[in-house]
Amino acid sequence: MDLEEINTVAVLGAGNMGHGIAEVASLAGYDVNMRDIKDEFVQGGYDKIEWSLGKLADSEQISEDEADAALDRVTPLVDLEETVADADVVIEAVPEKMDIKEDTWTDVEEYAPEHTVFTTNTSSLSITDLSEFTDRPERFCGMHFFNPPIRMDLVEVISGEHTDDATLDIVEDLADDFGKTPVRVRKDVPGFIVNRVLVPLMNEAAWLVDEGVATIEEVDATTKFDIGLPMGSFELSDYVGIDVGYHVLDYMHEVAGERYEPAPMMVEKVENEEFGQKTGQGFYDYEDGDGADVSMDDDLFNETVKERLLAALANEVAFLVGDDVASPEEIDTAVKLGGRWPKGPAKFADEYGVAELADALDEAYEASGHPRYEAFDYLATVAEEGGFYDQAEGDAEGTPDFDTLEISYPGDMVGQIELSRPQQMNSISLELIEDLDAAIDLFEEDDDVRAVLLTGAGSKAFSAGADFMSIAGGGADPFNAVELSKYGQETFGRLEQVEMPVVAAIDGYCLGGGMELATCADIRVASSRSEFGQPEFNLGLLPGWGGTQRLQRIVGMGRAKEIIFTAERFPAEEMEEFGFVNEVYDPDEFEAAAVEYAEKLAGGPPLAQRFTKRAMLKGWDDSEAGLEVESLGFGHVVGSEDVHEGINAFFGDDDPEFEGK
Ligand SMILES: C/C=C/C(=O)SCCNC(=O)CCNC(=O)[C@H](O)C(C)(C)COP(=O)(O)OP(=O)(O)OC[C@H]1O[C@@H](n2cnc3c(N)ncnc32)[C@H](O)[C@@H]1OP(=O)(O)O
Repeated sequence: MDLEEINTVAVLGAGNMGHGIAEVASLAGYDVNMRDIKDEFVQGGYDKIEWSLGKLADSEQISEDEADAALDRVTPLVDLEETVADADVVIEAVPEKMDIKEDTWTDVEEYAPEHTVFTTNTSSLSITDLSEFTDRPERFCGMHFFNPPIRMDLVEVISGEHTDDATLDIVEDLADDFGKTPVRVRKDVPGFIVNRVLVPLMNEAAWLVDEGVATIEEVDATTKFDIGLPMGSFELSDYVGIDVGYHVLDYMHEVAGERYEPAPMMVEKVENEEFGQKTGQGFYDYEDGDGADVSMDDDLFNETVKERLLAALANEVAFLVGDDVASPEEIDTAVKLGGRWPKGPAKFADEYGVAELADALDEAYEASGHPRYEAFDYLATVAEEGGFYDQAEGDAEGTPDFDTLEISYPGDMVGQIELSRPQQMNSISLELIEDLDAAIDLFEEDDDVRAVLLTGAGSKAFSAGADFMSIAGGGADPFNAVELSKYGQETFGRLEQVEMPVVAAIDGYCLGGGMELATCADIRVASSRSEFGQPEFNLGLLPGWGGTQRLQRIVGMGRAKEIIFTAERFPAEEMEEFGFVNEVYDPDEFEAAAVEYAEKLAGGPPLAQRFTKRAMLKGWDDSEAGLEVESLGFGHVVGSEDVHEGINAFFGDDDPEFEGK
């Protein structure tokens, strides 16, 4: 079957996952039959889809017409036969109980057409076992979405023992067409990829407390502010639901052995029905206490905790890679998208040192004898090779791989830097500034790049400013903060100094440090749905990446103070009136228009551009000096081939082709 042959998708279950998957499929243009066992259930799911589409339209992510059309494509049903009778693909998202799934699949098999591909959205049951409830196990695979499907980009596409490659290919194509990132899980291992990594992490955290190595407070401060994960380990458990993590762990324990024995404190929480946020009590108290208020105090950071947690991650990654379930890149992509991590577990392990982590694991095994510390065989190989990644890697063209940026060449002589942390609204971490520094070097050294286009990944944000984790990291140490501020000021300032034009193309939020970055571009274009602001005062901070100086030079002191002191958000049109934005485009034409703008500047005269940038920058501080650079520049270019070309083209009524000579 080809993607073009898929028209109707049946989604079984209209609960949290089911209605979310149905919404994603209908937004991608598919007819969706959404089914639940009772009218009220399916209607509840339908109402939630309507509400969510309305929110997307309100925030201009889709138009009202698109929202109406997507809702029209969803048919709520109770009758199973009617639901699957014309389905090309079935996505089953019924409760995670083997007997319910068995009954569902037995019925689906009876009513679905011969050609239909079957998928299940399970997080903890065996794909192979489920596939055997049907007569077509070779055309059955896992399609694991993350909650909420509309916001989470990852879909794990899981092979059962009987699944054929054509089925995995078509389901990946479908996930891709849904606008998601599919990651193939080549074997039906418990936990697949994301849970296989996250659940042992949460379990190890609990063991560390049970065994008296550290307190919950220490473990979470270390996880969140020393390692740099988005949540503390216990905070994560409470957020996911301790029962949910336990359920996956219990299955791993049953299938994969004693190394996955749940920690006693986890068992106790489940027995007491203290499941976390949803019950008001978990590892933290959400009813009478402050909830998960993780401290940034670096006195709480504990090196043993850090090492053991990273060692647990490295060991699971080694298992997945060694058993050919997925590659380090695939694992990192999955966990970054599914866990909203800033980088993947293989990268974290490499940065710490896999050999050190392997040693730490061996020592812990020797000391405690607990099977969870037993290293998988492949970990030793990785340690010997120096890590999961080849340290000198880059892509085929030799372009370095950045974790936080994407480099591309979208138009003639245009080099694009895309801030690429869409899960975190492209917020700016220390690592992103380092990558930006290196990306600017790359383009400066590349004679084929004559204009830089700066964008943010996804359609929500150019950048929501400084990454809160970077501000909070290191226990919010003042000396580190001064360094971070200076490094940002200097690196963003390099965009003013590079000798070619820089266009910032802003689609979505452009806030705080994101706006300070855009301020350093020569030209700013924006989509009409973009919003700008310096919200630092709301946080008790001040703009620390040049905002107190550079903004006023563009919009004037009065407007700059208005933007900074009110900390409000300003729409693109207003920022155009302020003189901050040069052009505002409709979102549909924005991307092409931004590339076209950059291409136009890339075709300009490089020598004249270089001296003009230099003179204008110099003149900001000192106009006499600026005028001096201007006249020297004028003298420099006047005899150049570019001027010759420009004048000839003028008389020949032609377009000049400048070469920077
Ligand atoms: C020297 C420089 C200093 C500064 O720049 S200070 C920072 C100034 N910036 C801000 O104060 C903006 C903070 N962000 C926001 O106000 C909101 O976000 C937005 C208005 C941009 C978007 O709101 P919504 O559409 O409701 O999305 P969401 O759920 O708030 O965010 C989606 C995910 O993005 C993460 N995120 C947003 N901003 C940041 C940030 N600045 N640093 C790190 N993460 C950020 C969130 O936490 C969340 O993540 P999850 O989905 O995992 O919960």
